[in-house]
Amino acid sequence: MRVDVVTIFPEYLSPLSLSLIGKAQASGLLSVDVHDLRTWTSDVHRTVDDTPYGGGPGMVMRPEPWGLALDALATPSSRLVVPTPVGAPFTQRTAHSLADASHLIFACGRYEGIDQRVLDHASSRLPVTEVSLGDYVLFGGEVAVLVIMEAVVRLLPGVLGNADSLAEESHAAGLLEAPVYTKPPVWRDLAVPDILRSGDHGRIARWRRDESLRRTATRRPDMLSGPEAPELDKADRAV
Ligand SMILES: OB(O)c1ccc2cc[nH]c2c1
Repeated sequence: MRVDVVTIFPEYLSPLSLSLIGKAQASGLLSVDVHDLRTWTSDVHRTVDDTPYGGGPGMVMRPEPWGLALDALATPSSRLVVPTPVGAPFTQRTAHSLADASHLIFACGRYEGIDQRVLDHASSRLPVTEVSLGDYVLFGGEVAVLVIMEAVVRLLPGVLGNADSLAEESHAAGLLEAPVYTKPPVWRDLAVPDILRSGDHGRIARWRRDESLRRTATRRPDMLSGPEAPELDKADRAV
């Protein structure tokens, strides 16, 4: 997978070279290039923003630099991803969709946002996905790109040492995962559930499924009724 990130704060994206994402780059599974939007300005002040038409507070990102940046980076197989408070919720399903792409371009907005014509024009040339991380507002898109990149890159084949963990984790099957435990068997008078030390893998799997259903019903009942709701069998419905 090839990734290009366009931002006015390239240093914000330096964590992409750390840990698993850094290893994915080193192993050739991923290439990441971060670009300063000001590369595509031509005035002496390298201006990327201007006052909003219609008045109002703050500044808006000018379309010209963005247009030239996307002209330079987009290919027929590119997908443009734009973190924004007005985007669709970013979910595990979104992460899987983006993980199937061969080339992602991330546009990091700042100020009051990017001139709408940039997104409109881009939509005539490539798929544009506007995503929101949640019902809150950041200073810009850079931190959101770090989150999205972690969620996407860990899904790429070969990145996680044990791909089995992807199947059991929260949101993988539309449920929150069951609680996890390790040694010691008793810690501060708190014991690991006996079932997990029984060696009976069938009953352990049932216990984990039950705990997962209980946890989801308690903390995220919306997940049991929404579009991503999991298929429940007779044993599930007895929980
Ligand atoms: O909350 B966000 O994901 C986000 C994304 C982009 C911009 C641009 C200005 N504020 C922003 C907030």
